[in-house]
Amino acid sequence: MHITVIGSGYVGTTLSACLAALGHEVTAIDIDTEIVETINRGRSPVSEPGLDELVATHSGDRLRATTDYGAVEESDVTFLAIGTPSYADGRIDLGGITSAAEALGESLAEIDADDRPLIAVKSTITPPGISEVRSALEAGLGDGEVELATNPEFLREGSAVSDFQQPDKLVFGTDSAWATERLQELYEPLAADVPTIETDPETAMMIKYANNAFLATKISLVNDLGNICKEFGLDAYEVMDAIGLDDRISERFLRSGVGWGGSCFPKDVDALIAAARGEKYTPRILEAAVDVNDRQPKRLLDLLDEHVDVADKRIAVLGLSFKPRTDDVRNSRAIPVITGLLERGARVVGYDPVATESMRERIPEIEYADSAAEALDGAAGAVVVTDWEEFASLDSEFEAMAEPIVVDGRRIVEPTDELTYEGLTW
Ligand SMILES: NC(=O)c1ccc[n+]([C@@H]2O[C@H](COP(=O)([O-])OP(=O)(O)OC[C@H]3O[C@@H](n4cnc5c(N)ncnc54)[C@H](O)[C@@H]3O)[C@@H](O)[C@H]2O)c1
Ligand SMILES: O=c1ccn([C@@H]2O[C@H](COP(=O)(O)OP(=O)(O)O[C@H]3O[C@H](CO)[C@@H](O)[C@H](O)[C@H]3O)[C@@H](O)[C@H]2O)c(=O)[nH]1
Repeated sequence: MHITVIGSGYVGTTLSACLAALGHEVTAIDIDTEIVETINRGRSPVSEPGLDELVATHSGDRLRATTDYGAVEESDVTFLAIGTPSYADGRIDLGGITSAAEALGESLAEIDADDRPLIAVKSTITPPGISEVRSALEAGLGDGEVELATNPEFLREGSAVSDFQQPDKLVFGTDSAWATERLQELYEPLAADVPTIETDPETAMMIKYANNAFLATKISLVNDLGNICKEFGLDAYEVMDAIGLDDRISERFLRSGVGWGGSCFPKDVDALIAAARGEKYTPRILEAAVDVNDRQPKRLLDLLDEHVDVADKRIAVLGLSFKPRTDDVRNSRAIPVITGLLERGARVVGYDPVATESMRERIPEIEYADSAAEALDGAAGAVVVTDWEEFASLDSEFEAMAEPIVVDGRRIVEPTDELTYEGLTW
């Protein structure tokens, strides 16, 4: 099939490269010329394991990139994979996706009605937001019709390619058998053993929000229980390993610590809360999940305060990305941790294997080290914010600290007799 993907960020590039790998002819569209040039040079514009290789294999062959919306002329399915951030009050900001939808509509107006592609929203948008995207599409189109489906994405950053290639489920939100059949044909090489949910566009997006809200709330519950364990002098990980054996609970997403960040959980939970409040419903458990999550970075800093007065001291922050194997720092827990340390007067030095430049753009005023050893050298304390594998094998690096005090927010460091080691929930 001929596919266009509008928006070539984490989701769009993964989608484009993986669909090309499935044998489709893919055109990736982005307004950012640097992104377009990067893809056409055979490189991924985002850091994701395996994505560079996929883009390199298919770029110039079944994958090309452009800024020109005219590329939709050839297309059987056109995806919208534009960012959907939230406003300060949590409401979803549909500005990016509606302006892309309007521009798309204008390009579709040039195509005969019978030849128009199916438009599928990959971005995460609240069910009430779907009609706004549809209206923008129709405003661009003027007269005529085009079908808008939703096809939410469940990949995780850091394992985007393998998640896309081996999904737990596929969700098709359509208003017609024609649209469902197009999506079935598109995913046919993937879908053999994958449960597929065929529903309406709004329910499909509610599945996406419920999925993220459930997982974020699960982690917040684990953090709440973990904080209680810590107060009792118990190890939350021992407790969670045991409850994870109950298959009604499952062993996954039971890691307590400094909380959930990233470009999805925070904004999606906020957007769902705001949309629910818009309907005069107050989702109390989701509000509590956000509240617990907001407190974890402060608990980490409070634990550090128990060991060292950080004012004027060099403090190392190990890990800047919101999770390992990505350079994404959006809503990383490192941000409130660094801000809290700066408020306490600390001299902060940050280190991350790949996310340093992204964090430097966001917080330029701190020092950045090229290695964990350099960050720890002379430090009066260290906090661990991201569970990068390399932090599990730090050992002699801690010896260079002025005071070997480590507060671990991710249970990744191996404690030794030489270290003053504090786990956040153990
Ligand atoms: N990141 C994830 O892990 C993930 C997973 C599932 C779903 N989602 C959802 O997918 C959507 C995209 O997320 P992302 O992380 O890929 O965002 P992103 O910010 O990484 O990428 C968005 C891209 O869209 C481009 N863009 C913006 N306006 C445009 C326009 N008018 N025309 C063409 N391109 C335009 C930007 O330049 C950018 O490259 C969001 O709704 C998000 O919630 C994200
Ligand atoms: O037991 C756990 C698991 C995760 N996290 C944290 O939770 C956040 C999110 O992690 P993860 O879900 O692995 O990554 P994301 O890329 O944010 O993926 C989530 O958000 C995506 C965007 O909507 C969805 O597609 C995915 O299904 C959903 O898992 C990170 O800060 C993790 O450190 C924990 O604190 N404890």
